[in-house]
Amino acid sequence: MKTSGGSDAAKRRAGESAAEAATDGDVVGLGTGSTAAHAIRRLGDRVDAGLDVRGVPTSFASRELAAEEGIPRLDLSEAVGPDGPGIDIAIDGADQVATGGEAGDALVSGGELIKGGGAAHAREKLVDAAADRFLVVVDPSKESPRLDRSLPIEVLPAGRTAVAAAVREAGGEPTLRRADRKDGPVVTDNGNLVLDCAFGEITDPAALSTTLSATPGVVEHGLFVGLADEVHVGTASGVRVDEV
Ligand SMILES: O=C(CO)[C@H](O)[C@H](O)COP(=O)(O)O
Repeated sequence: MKTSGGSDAAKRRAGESAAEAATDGDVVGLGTGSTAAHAIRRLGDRVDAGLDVRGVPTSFASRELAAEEGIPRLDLSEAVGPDGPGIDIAIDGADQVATGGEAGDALVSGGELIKGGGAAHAREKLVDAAADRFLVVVDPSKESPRLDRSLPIEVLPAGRTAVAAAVREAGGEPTLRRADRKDGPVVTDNGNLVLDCAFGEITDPAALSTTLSATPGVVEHGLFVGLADEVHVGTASGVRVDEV
């Protein structure tokens, strides 16, 4: 599992704290990234100890880890729908979490996220949005009063240049994400490409989310607005849990 910056001990505390929220019978959305991986490992330990849960992976990587950990798995299409059990909680990391405050003329209320550092945000959004409770797990390096990190957008390969033009029109500067260990672009689990888009400070995440979602060729963008219920922040000495 790929890791980003931030202290691994703090990520572990956050992930393990959220994993404690699962109870017998729960269907649990399994996020992607190094912090969510700590939650999956802790859930695996709890399954070994007798906890009865099923996991809904959000990526190839989280599926593999859940399998290694012996966590029974369910596809999203089986979990959600008229005959499905639904998803009780989802546990997922983030690249940036808005803590709230004024941003330009708008007020960022807090709990808005930028996700997609691992290019898994399309499935992550499906799972996180479907869950009754969405628990975000981060270390303090991810917290910021406002969202100003580069925003990942998954695009249909044929729509890459059209979406790039729309992003520029919306005030962003897109860069095609390239793979570290192969010549060429990152290809998502869904066979698409990723544009990392620098918007500077995102003063109105809800409005930008609506604009991007309405852009042809956009499969999914990494702004998660109004989805998080709790943010578990691992610190040097413990965990802080903020209700959103
Ligand atoms: O959105 C994600 C993957 O698409 C990850 O949750 C996000 O990149 C955070 O990863 P990490 O916990 O390794 O910092």
